[in-house]
Amino acid sequence: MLRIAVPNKGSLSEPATNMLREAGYRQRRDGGRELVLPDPENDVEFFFLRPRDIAVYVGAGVVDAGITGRDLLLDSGVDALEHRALGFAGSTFRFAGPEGSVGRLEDIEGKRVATSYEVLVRNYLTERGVTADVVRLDGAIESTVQLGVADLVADVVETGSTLRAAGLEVFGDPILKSEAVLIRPNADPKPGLTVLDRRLHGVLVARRYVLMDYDCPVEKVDAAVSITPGLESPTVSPLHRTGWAAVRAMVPRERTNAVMDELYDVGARAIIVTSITASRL
Ligand SMILES: Nc1ncnc2c1ncn2[C@@H]1O[C@H](COP(=O)(O)OP(=O)(O)OP(=O)(O)O)[C@@H](O)[C@H]1O
Ligand SMILES: O=P(O)(O)OC[C@H]1O[C@H](OP(=O)(O)OP(=O)(O)O)[C@H](O)[C@@H]1O
Ligand SMILES: [Mg+2]
Repeated sequence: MLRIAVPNKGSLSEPATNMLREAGYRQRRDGGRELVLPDPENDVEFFFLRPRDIAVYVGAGVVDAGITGRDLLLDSGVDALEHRALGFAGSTFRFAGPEGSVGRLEDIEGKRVATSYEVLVRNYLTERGVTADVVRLDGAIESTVQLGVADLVADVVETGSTLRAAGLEVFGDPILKSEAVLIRPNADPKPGLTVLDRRLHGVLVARRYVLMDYDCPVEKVDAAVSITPGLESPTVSPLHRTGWAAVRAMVPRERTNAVMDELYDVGARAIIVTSITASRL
């Protein structure tokens, strides 16, 4: 039985649950309060835990896998491994200060930096030889400058609207690019992890690709196939009409319309796009 830790609240919780459900696992219903959820059919057991604690449980080896944020994993300082990036809850982790007054990394020297990610910020500054006074708080970090408990902040930025509302702007390079990740203990993976990982990868592929079908004059197939090389190689089958072929290939979802334009230009017709519900590569 594979033991899997899942975030029980916050930005990671709902998308993690949705992804596991898409991967065919039993999950809590909306608003469900279960702390532990057995899924005997799939030989797994889910533990709903605080997002920040998940790396700690995984690092200690008391669960065999977990879903958390890359930023939370690194901030935990725990010896757990990122096994696969999961493509949701994307954010950057950045320094920000009062609009107009911010500059370079060196300007942080001697300043008070508020953050919920103390380890991450300390390590980053230490590696760059900058000494600062790190003020650790649980949340609402953007308010700390106005309230006078810090000069700068280091926080999660998604749209940037929270920073703007607080009169702050980012500066310097991003400290980190984060997203949800599947993590595992730093030891030989449990056998069941392969199935979990393959299923999650299947969901990622189904989300990232569409299936494209089109008809194409035989002499244009090479040109068309170079536009839609697929993952391994596209399927090309003869059409009843002589001189024409049918082609089927996976295409990155975000390129759907650009690819259809290019195909049409080389002579492809009857171009049809279908969503992928599930996949196993
Ligand atoms: N807009 C966002 N705000 C906060 N965290 C985000 C956001 N977008 C993505 N994340 C990611 O979600 C994780 C933080 O989850 P966590 O549940 O601790 O915080 P939260 O979403 O702010 O929840 P809370 O309501 O407890 O403050 C991090 O990995 C972070 O990078
Ligand atoms: O760039 P944005 O799209 O504005 O999102 C980023 C903000 O969202 C999160 O705060 P949250 O609402 O979780 O409150 P918290 O700081 O109390 O955790 C995060 O800590 C930032 O403050
Ligand atoms: Mg928050």
